[in-house]
Amino acid sequence: MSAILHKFDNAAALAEGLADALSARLAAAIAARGKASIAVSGGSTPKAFFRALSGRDIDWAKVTITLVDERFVPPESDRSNHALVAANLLQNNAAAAQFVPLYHAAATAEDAAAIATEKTAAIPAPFDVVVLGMGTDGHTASFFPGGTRLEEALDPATPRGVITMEADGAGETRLTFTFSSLQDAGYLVLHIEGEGKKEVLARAQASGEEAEMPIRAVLGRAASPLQIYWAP
Ligand SMILES: O=C1O[C@H](COP(=O)(O)O)[C@@H](O)[C@H](O)[C@H]1O
Repeated sequence: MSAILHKFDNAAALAEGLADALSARLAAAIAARGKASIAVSGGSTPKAFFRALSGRDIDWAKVTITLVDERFVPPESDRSNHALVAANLLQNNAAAAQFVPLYHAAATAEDAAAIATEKTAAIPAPFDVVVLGMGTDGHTASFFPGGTRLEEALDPATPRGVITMEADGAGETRLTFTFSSLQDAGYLVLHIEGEGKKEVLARAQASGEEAEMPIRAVLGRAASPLQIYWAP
């Protein structure tokens, strides 16, 4: 696996540059196959990029959007990644896109993950675009250090789909696509901002265990080159 660094002067320039790159990828997929797919992350980082992407002029009715990971909370929760995407990405031109949520109002998170696996299986694999984030603990998606199902989530033999994850740093039970679902995206992005996360990434790129910093699985084993988008 190789990593390619795309460095920007500030967060606003990154948001526009990433929106340009991804809208071009989605448009190319639509031109080639008549449809396109993108899985995005939650957290605090992607809001400006979501707003920029939502205004890009592509045939959004042919785009399916889903999440890399989600909390087991309903979309009414301010902790919901679905809510973040609805408020910032499924707006403007992108309001025409189809959104496939990971959260489902099931009795257990395991039941919700099973439903999410079934519903997202309708999206052709691999995803055209995957946008990962990274926490300062080195987690990506909901691959948390110490996560209850971390080994299973990172195992390349674990099939594509959504599984649950619990971890001390995670808050709510999480729903996350497995590593095998994400690592072969047509365009695999890691979107991080700030000097702190740059230092975390440098530590992850040094040798060490995947279990300590799960982003290492993507850095070390993803089939697709990792496109790192960073701004101070
Ligand atoms: O827990 C999560 O955090 C990461 C990073 O979030 P940020 O607030 O530091 O941007 C995110 O990639 C992931 O989707 C989310 O569930």
